[in-house]
Amino acid sequence: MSNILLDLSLSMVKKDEMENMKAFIQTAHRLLHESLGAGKEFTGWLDLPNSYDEAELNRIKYYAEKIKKESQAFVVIGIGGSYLGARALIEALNHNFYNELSEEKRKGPAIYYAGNNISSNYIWDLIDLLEDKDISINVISKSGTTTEPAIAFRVFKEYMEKKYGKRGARERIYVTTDKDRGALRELAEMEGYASFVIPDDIGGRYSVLTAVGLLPIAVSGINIDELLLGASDGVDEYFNEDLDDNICYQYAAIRNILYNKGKDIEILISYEPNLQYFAEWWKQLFGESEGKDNKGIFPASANFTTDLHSLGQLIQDGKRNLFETTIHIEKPKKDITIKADDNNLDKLNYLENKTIDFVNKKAFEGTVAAHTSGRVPNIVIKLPQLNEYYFGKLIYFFEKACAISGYMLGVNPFDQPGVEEYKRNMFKLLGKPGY
Ligand SMILES: O=P(O)(O)OC[C@H]1O[C@](O)(CO)[C@@H](O)[C@@H]1O
Repeated sequence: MSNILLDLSLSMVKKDEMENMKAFIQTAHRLLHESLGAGKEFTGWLDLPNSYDEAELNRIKYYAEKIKKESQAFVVIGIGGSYLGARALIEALNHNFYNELSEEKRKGPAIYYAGNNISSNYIWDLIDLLEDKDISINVISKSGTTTEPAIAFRVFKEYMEKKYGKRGARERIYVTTDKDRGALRELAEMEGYASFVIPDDIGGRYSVLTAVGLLPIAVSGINIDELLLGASDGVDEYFNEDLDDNICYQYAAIRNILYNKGKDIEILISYEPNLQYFAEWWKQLFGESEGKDNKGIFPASANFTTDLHSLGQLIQDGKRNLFETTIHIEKPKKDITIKADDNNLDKLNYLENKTIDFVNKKAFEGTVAAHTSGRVPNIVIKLPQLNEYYFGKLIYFFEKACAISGYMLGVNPFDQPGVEEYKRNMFKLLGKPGY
């Protein structure tokens, strides 16, 4: 049966180096599964796909349908883990030009994002774009106090109330936040907004398979049952503590081996442009989980072949402190056959009857060969197809690999104390009371 596969043949790591990681992997496995590790109170994501509350799932589907019916545009307000996972999957699993499609062709409203920056230009332009559209909004914040989404929501709440009146706005505002704490929870109760809960034991960057991600994802027409099925199969498949039989743990182990050899930048590569935000989600997951105590691999991303024409030189020939992890999609959703041309001025007739995906795959093979000859270790994660099932499983694969990798690195993979530093300075400069 087809499955996600991990190809380590070009990772430049020897078999015995992997063997030597077995004991560390088993320790990390126990820290995670027996709740013995740092941040153990934030491991609710581990079994979530297997224990999903059916009633909650049905509520998500119900409101997703309501939003679809009532809206031409849907605005997701959130930052970091409170929007990246949703955006990653909405873009990866839909049409490349989803928002530009006609309403008949699209399976849901156009989806826009706010509260992920503090640019007045951005908010202004978004409001301008939404002027003649019927909209609904989903404000997502676990703490309920993050500045960026809080400011955006203040603007959008006023906008909605002007456009639809207080009662009408109430019907179109959806809140995803903590069960009982925070300003957003208080507001949701006070205003009577439909609301969803981010479980206490799941941090922002691990929350894509909760209502945080599932509501916006379902609104875009993606099958969330298939997504959860993939993740749920991942729970079983990536449980085995024997390194030989667990590709998720192999990925965690090899990252640590490479890091200890001075490879402190990992570039996540894809040959599909609509995986750009999947890479953004992955960057937060690994960056916020591992980058602490003066340690951690810097997670970067590139889209090939596009970036081969900008970053390719550096990867091939620059400082040898990086490795690549490619997400390789075996079968495209659609393909195009290249035809012969009578004039052949572009000299492309040698590709007659080959498909564009065939060329993309040759570009991948050629690139991996070039970069490994330039001493860049390459890890390849192969997915049979770009669909809900495999991406659900891949999400879980990375979440778990990240937790295991963080424990092997000796950090708490579930906190993010460093992020507070810029906030404190900003609050002081803004004159926030108490700072
Ligand atoms: O959901 P919240 O509480 O608004 O947080 C959003 C993001 O901000 C951070 O807390 C960092 O400040 C991330 O960890 C999180 O994903």
